[in-house]
Amino acid sequence: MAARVFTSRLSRSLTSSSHLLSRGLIIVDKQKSHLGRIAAYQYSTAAAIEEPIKPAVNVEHTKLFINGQFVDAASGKTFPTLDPRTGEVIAHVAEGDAEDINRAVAAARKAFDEGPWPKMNAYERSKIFVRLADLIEKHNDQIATLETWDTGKPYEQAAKIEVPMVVRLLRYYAGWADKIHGMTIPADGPYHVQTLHEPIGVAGQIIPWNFPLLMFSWKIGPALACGNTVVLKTAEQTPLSAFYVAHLLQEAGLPEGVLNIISGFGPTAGAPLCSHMDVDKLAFTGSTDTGKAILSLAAKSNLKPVTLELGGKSPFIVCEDADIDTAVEQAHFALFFNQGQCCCAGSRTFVHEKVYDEFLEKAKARALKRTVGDPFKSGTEQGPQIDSKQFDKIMNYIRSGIDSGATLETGGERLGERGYYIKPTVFSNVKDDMLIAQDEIFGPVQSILKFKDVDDVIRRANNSRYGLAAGVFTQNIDTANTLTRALRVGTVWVNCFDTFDATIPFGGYKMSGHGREKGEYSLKNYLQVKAVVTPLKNPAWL
Ligand SMILES: NC(=O)c1ccc[n+]([C@@H]2O[C@H](COP(=O)([O-])OP(=O)(O)OC[C@H]3O[C@@H](n4cnc5c(N)ncnc54)[C@H](O)[C@@H]3O)[C@@H](O)[C@H]2O)c1
Repeated sequence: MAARVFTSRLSRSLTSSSHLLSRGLIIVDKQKSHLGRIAAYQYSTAAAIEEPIKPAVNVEHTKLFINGQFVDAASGKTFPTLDPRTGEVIAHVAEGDAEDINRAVAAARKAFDEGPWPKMNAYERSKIFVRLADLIEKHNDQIATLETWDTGKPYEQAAKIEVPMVVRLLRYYAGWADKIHGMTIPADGPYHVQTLHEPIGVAGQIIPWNFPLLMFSWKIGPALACGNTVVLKTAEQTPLSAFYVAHLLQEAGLPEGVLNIISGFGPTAGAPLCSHMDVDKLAFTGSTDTGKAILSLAAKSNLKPVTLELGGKSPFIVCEDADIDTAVEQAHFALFFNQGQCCCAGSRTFVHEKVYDEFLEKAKARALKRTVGDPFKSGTEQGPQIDSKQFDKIMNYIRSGIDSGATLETGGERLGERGYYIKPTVFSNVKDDMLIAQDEIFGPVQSILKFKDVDDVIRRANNSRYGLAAGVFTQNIDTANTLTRALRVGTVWVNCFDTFDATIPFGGYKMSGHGREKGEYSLKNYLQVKAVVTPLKNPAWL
């Protein structure tokens, strides 16, 4: 249900929104590049972003949240969080480091070992989750405003889709809290054998900046429902929404120390959390390189188990019998949603040779219609990229695409003069060995590749170090069945994309990660299984 709502709301917003062309904010002129590779209409460089809209919220929570209190960093240091629309400072937040991690882990340890959380009735825990979900729902607009301000994502997306998904997810895990239990096992011999499903202990969680509060809920939901306590580190780019939610935790009745939130940087706050001997489990979402570093820190310290949700280069496969208009719209959504900053972005658009030309024309036209601008403005589909580092990385990949001989159909440049806006970019004639077809660009850059038949596309789609997700567009059930089983990825969306729901497991094959988040599968990440064996005296049965 929620999944359908997610997709249909987004598709509606994508298809119904007014766009820059119709509002006369851009001038379109037909030009050929001097390299002869820019083959289409382009946004004019005269396009400009208007004065930023002032967000209707005050930033009130900027301190670390440890043991139920907002506190300064032990060092007293702060760092700025920036508005991606302008690069200007929104607020200065506490910069946590190893000492703050120690304080937070000690609080979480105490709340686990001595405190009420794992000892509390599961039903009581679930009621706290429900209250927290209700409070987040009540504060939906303030949270969405902070999220948009900090990330640059469209406000309508944050307010109508992401924060409601956070609420749905917490309610989903509230439902799980009192349904976690072990088994009775008929072993050989006169024994009563049972398993206890126990919380692991203190969970360290590290989240990225692309979906700050949604990733927060994916992490804390299963950990807390299973009775663990948590120290969570937010991404340095986006600390604000989690701190806002921290001030709701007490009102929801969460005991102190159960959830601690630290803002700070990877090497100085994230790494000490990963190495901490009193942290029993880690969960991370972010880049594959950082995932490797985290796994190694876990191995070098206390061998804590690690769940990893990493990068992707997801194939989006359009077969010759696909409904082309739907496929074009969904392929556009699959790549450009959230400024292209999605781990599962459909970033390799494979199109059957018989429908390639039609698809390409329509994909280009759709990209040209995309509304790019202030994320607080109603109807905006695309805001700025998160920061200058990501902006530069994406522009380098665009240059690499051009240099390696792909055809730049549209976009390829910055939009406006400040902030981190990039014109929706489409490349055709992309070959498998080009960097833009291999690396995670994490930006609004669609790469379109041509394929011959199903065997060809299976081989090429699987020829990636990643294996997070795939989209398959066909009207033939046999083709769909062949592809869904052959693709080595954690999620296959058939004739849809980015259909998320609290109940659907999500995670990667290969270098896209370990373990699954959401759904029943996510609970396994946060439970130990203990076997208890007791001899039976004169049992009536075994
Ligand atoms: N899979 C995803 O959802 C996702 C999300 C964000 C970024 N990315 C990818 O990562 C690329 C780089 O973005 P990034 O630099 O923000 O990602 P990153 O992996 O460096 O950062 C993600 C999180 O890890 C933390 N971190 C960084 N180094 C750490 C360390 N040594 N120990 C512990 N924690 C550490 C960061 O502080 C942040 O909270 C992007 O271009 C994109 O390709 C993927």
